Amino acid sequence: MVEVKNLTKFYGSIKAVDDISFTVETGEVLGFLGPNGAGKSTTMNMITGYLSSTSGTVTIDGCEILDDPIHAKSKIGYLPEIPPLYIDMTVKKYLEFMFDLKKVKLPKKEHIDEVMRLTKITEQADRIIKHLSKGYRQRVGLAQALLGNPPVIILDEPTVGLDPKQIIEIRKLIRNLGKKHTVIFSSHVLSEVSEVCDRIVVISKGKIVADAKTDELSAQVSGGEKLSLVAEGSTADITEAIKKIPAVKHVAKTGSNVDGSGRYMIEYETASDIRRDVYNAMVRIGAVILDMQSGNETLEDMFLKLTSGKYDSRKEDM
Ligand SMILES: Nc1ncnc2c1ncn2[C@@H]1O[C@H](COP(=O)(O)OP(=O)(O)OP(=O)(O)O)[C@@H](O)[C@H]1O
Repeated sequence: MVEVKNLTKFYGSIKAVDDISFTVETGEVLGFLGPNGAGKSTTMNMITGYLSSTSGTVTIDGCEILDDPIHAKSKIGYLPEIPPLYIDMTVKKYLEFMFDLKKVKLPKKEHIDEVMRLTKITEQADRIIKHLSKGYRQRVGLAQALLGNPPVIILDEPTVGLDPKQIIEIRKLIRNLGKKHTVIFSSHVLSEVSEVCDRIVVISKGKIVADAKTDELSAQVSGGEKLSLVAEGSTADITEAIKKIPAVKHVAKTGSNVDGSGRYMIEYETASDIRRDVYNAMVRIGAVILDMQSGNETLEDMFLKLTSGKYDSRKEDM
């Protein structure tokens, strides 16, 4: 449905987006995650045709955005980071104005009523936009994006600046949108992307550093399971013995305790359980296990790892 291919953008000599590619399937809710300045807004603006790319292409439903902008844009509803509102208009007048501007070919009154109902702003219809709270303004921006029932909805950081209650409501709304639309939604908040989206693309310094289904991202980034071990004995003997266990991919001593025991982090293949092997190996060499805990990295750990610039999961795949 949305295909981004080798997209690059330079602002003068600054490379804001660096050769990124990904596709979004029909009905998918894709989270575009990255820290401030990663290139999210620049990418969103190129996908929606508001900004031309330096190179690369964006295709919406088979239609290239720069070749046939009118047709391609008619398939997109866009809520930019700063919603394009005319704040002296009432909500209804603004939506009527946008309806005409977008040349929507649906019954005007019914459609605007439906969009206001969906975004829960019916009761604000006759209020002037500048008198609304930020949360309600965001909903009006969202209502504007939904005019014409576009199959693709693109939302650039729609929850920034909202209070926790408003954030929960906007997230709920986005999840509902995913039932009928393909949604691309950018954020720098990992927890909200993992809560709302089917798939996450992580961008850092203009490059994609991960692209995976939300529940598979953990395995893709860590590349396996982790076991932490505290044991008493010779470091060389312990690491040697652990390395011999077939499912073990990596073992490292991470520190020493005051009682003389050592802390080790063991990385091993997903879907194996090495605890018994570790126990037997330690018994064989006469080392004593004081503590053993399995634990994967949290999504927060991964996000930091991915965006620190030291890791590129896609490079490792190649
Ligand atoms: N018009 C511009 N001219 C020059 N540099 C720009 C321009 N717009 C963005 N940049 C730079 O491009 C890079 C990416 O910016 P972009 O706004 O796309 O990131 P972002 O991920 O959306 O960040 P944020 O979450 O802070 O909005 C940044 O280094 C930014 O300073």
